[in-house]
Parts: sequence; C-alpha cells; structure tokens
Amino acid sequence: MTARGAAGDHFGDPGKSRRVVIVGGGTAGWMTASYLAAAFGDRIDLTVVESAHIGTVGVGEATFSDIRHFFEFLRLAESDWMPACNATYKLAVRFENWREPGHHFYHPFEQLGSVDGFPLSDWWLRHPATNRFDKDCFVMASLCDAERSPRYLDGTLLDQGFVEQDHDESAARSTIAEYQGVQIPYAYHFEAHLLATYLTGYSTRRGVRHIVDNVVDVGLDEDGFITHVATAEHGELSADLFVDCTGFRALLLNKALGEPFVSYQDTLPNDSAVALQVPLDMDREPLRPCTTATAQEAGWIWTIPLISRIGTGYVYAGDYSTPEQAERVLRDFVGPAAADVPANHIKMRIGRSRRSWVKNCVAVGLSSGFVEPLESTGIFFIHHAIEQMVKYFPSGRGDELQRELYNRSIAHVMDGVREFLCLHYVGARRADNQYWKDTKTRKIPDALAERIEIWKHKVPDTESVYPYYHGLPPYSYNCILLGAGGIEVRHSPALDLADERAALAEFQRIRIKADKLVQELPTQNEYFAQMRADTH
Ligand SMILES: Cc1cc2nc3c(=O)[nH]c(=O)nc-3n(C[C@H](O)[C@H](O)[C@H](O)COP(=O)(O)OP(=O)(O)OC[C@H]3O[C@@H](n4cnc5c(N)ncnc54)[C@H](O)[C@@H]3O)c2cc1C
Ligand SMILES: N[C@@H](Cc1c[nH]c2cc(Cl)ccc12)C(=O)O
Repeated sequence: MTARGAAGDHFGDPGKSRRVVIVGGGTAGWMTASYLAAAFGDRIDLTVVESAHIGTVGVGEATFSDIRHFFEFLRLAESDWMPACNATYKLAVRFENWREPGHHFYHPFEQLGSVDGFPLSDWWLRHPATNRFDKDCFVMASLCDAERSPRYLDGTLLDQGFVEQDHDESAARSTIAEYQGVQIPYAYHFEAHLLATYLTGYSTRRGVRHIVDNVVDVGLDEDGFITHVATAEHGELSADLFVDCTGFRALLLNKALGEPFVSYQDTLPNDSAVALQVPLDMDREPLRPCTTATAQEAGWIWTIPLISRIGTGYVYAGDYSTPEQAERVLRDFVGPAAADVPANHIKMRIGRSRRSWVKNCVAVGLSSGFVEPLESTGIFFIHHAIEQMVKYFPSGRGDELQRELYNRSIAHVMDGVREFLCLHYVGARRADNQYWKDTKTRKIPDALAERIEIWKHKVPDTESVYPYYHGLPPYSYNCILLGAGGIEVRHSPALDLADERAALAEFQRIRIKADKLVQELPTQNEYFAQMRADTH
C-alpha cells in the first residue's frame, strides 16, 4: 500500500464528471457498472478493472423475484437477456428432507392470504385440510409439484394479481426496498458468468471503460481515502469513488483500508461448497421450476435447472466433512451424469464487513458480505447494495452521515437474513446425526430466540419478525416454520371461537385454482422447447 497527498476530488465540481473505478468483474462488478451507467449516464466516468488470472466465483444462479426491478432499471426485457443467459423460471425454493426423509415443502413467490385478520397459516393450524401446509395455502406449491411454467405457450403470465407493464423507455423505475406492489410470482435461474458477459456488453456500449489487469497496490492519502489503484500494466487508476467487487479477497475494503470482518460462523457453520455443472437433456429430463435444497449429512445440496445443464453443489460445514467426503456425497447424489465433470471446491467467508462503505470505498458483493446460498440471497444483496449506493451517492467528500445511513441499511439486510437462515436449521425436525443434532443446540441470535418463543403461540407477522427491511416478508418465515416442522406451533386461541367458514372457503378456492392452473399451464420443458423452436 502506498501513501501520498489528497485524493483527487471531483465530487461537488459541476465541471467535472465523477470518476468511479470498480475493481472486480464478477456478478457484483458488472451489475454495479451497468446499474450506475443506467442511473447516471455520462454524468459519471466509469471504469471496471478485472484480473485475467483471478477467476470469479462462477456460481450464483438463483435469484429473488425482485431482480425484475434490476432488469427494468436497465430497461431490459426478458427476451433481451434470458436466452443469452440460459435462464429459466423459479417459482419457489423446494426443501427436501429437512423434516424427515422423503418429505418436501416449498417457499414460494406467493403472498399468504388472510381471513378475518388471521393469516391463513394460523387457520391452517386450526383446520389443516391436508398435511401439506404449503399446498393448502399456496397455489405455487401445486405448480412446482407438477413442474409447470408460470407462462402459457403464448407468453401470457399466469394470473396471480401481478400485472406486467409494457416495456416503456420513459417509465418511472422502482427499487426493491420501496416496492409495495403485488408479489412478483417468479424469479430466475441463470448462468452467472453469462450474465456477467451480457452486462459487460451492456456497460461498455454505454461508455464504461473495461481494463483487464491485476490491481497490485492501493494508494491512500493522509486522511485514509483511496487516491488510486495501481495496476500491473495499465498504470495508476485514480478516482473519486472506488467500488470493491474483488470477491472474498475484499482487496480494498478489508485489506487496504483494514475494515474488520464480522463473522457469522458461530451461528451459521456451513463454510464450504463443492459445485458441479451437470449436462442436462431438456427433451428427456424435467426442468423443475424451482431451486431444490436437499438436506444432507453435513449441509445441503442445491439443484438449479438451467437450459441444457443443471447447476448443483453441496454446501457443508468443514467441521463435519472433509472436501473429499463432500465431493463423494455430491457425486453419489448426482449419479453418472457428472462422471466426467470436474468439481469446483470453494471456501466461503460467512458474515459481513463491519461497515461496507468506508471513506471513498464501497464494497459490493462477496467483499461486503455473504451467507450460505440456501435462500439465494447473494445477488439480492448486490442488487440492494447498488440501489442504496445510488440513493446515498456522494456529492462531496464529507458525507459521513450518508455513509452511516448506507452502512446501517446493509447491516440490517444481512443481519435479518442471518436470522432467517438460522430458523431453517433450528426449525428443521431432522436430528439424525451429530450435524443435525447440533443445529438444535447451537447459538442463535438472541432476538431470534425470543421471536421463536412468540411464534410458538402466534405465527410470524410484521410485529414479530426482524423489524428492519431485509427482503423477506413475514410469510416467508411461516413457510419455513410450518414446513420444516421441528418447532411445535399452536394456532391463536381466538380461532377456537371464530366462524371458520370463510377460511375453509379460501382453502377450497386455492385448491380449485391450483387444479385449474395445473390443467392449463404447460410444463416448463414444453414452454422453453417452444421458445427455442420459435427463435431458431
Ligand atoms: C457456493 C456458492 C453458491 C452461490 N449461489 C448463489 C445463488 O444461487 N444465488 C445468488 O444470488 N448468489 C449465490 N452466490 C453468491 C454469488 O455467487 C455472488 O454473490 C456473486 O457471484 C458475486 O460475486 P462477486 O462479484 O462479489 O465476486 P467474484 O465472483 O469472486 O469476482 C471477483 C472479481 O474480482 C476480481 N479480482 C480479484 N482480485 C483482483 C485484483 N487484485 N485485481 C483485479 N481484479 C481482481 C476477479 O478477477 C473477479 O473478476 C453463491 C456463492 C457461492 C460461494
Ligand atoms: N422480496 C423477495 C422476498 C421473497 C418473497 N417470497 C420469496 C420466496 C423466495 Cl423462494 C425467496 C424470496 C422471497 C422477493 O419477492 O423476491
């Protein structure tokens, strides 16, 4: 690291454009570049520098539904980017074997209804129609079981109350945290490296400079602001703002500026993964419209169906399994289809930087923080961070308050998601080996322990979940609590006295609607087979 005089400050100088250097060209780097280009156009001067030698993580293939706002912000339609990224639809996360072998339940993109002021989950505890909470309360669970597409063959979206807007270049754009609309009924699976390539094209066409080189040094001024990053072959790159997208290395924020990392490892012990890209014959194998998370002896395996391949990997705790054991478990799970495919072993840094924005450096992506990908939160964290970056984008150097507000919002999102993930483990009924037994006695955040005591008597609602915005609505907690089945939950006493007819009618309405949709909608295979036939 080198020290020298004051960092060049073009902020607040109307004659000069603001210079932003983004270090790192993974999903975080290119999502940031394209979003900032879409937000500020040529009012800022953007450079992305990425190493040819240091690879990207190369996984990260399932999203939240809110990523729709990201593409809309870039004014990209599904038809623009989905085929280029081998993308498919995701209606839910499917959890297999978390309760007991052979059991599955869904966390769908569908709001939980309520009747007479009580959530349907509460009514279901009082009057379970079947033993499947998810199928009784959400139509999406039936669509996932039947492997349906959310669109009809003519492209029309199923009716779940969400109305697609026509693609309009001048329409106002919304951000995730402020979006109060109807639940978007699906998210996506895609190949992360293809999205990064697609966004590279998007960004460079809009004037973003792309440098392929290694950053070898970081220059600081006497106040600790970054003056420049030094590259091996392209000299020094100076800027007003530096975005650290260097992945788990966190080269600028943690290494150069020394910002400490707050580990979540004590509550979330899964710190390793092994991944495989398995070829898939779409004409013969089902394209499930959901991400599957199958519980295993020391963690869980993700299965993500994409056009022409399946992304799969085992997330496990290094304290309970060696990498060799983990690879064997994964290969046994996948079977012969992966015989010739090399495995990618990844060590994960679980937790968050104490602050993600320090001086003139903001970390986005794995450098800012990460939790295991059980609920596909990685890209959501990036998207949320970029939106907040734009919201608090500096006009000068002394914006300490802006940085503080940004840091609070990032910390809340990550700490909230940490609670949500902990619930999956402490709430899973399975306790058949040491790994799963320990999930019941391991430390969890104090506030979550208190919430669980409440949820035993009153299902999660806005009053009792993590109180700051963190992307997950109360119904998501209901899905995990009632689906994973390890925590005994009671219905509200008032429901013993209430007239249940409207609730029973609502369960019946859901069943009828689900049956009708399963009849009408094509499978996801049929839908994408037709799409491909149309484009070839
Ligand atoms: C096992 C696993 C599964 C995941 N699954 C999901 C999922 O299903 N859904 C989801 O949303 N997210 C998921 N994620 C998270 C997701 O992969 C990441 O959030 C996303 O890829 C962002 O990574 P990144 O861009 O921050 O870092 P990386 O992909 O690591 O990119 C780092 C970049 O920095 C560059 N770099 C590093 N050092 C230097 C240097 N000295 N000079 C120049 N350049 C440098 C590298 O060249 C690279 O371009 C998963 C993550 C893991 C580990
Ligand atoms: N706002 C997020 C949160 C969310 C709501 N339902 C789900 C379901 C799953 Cl599987 C993940 C995330 C979510 C969103 O709508 O994407």
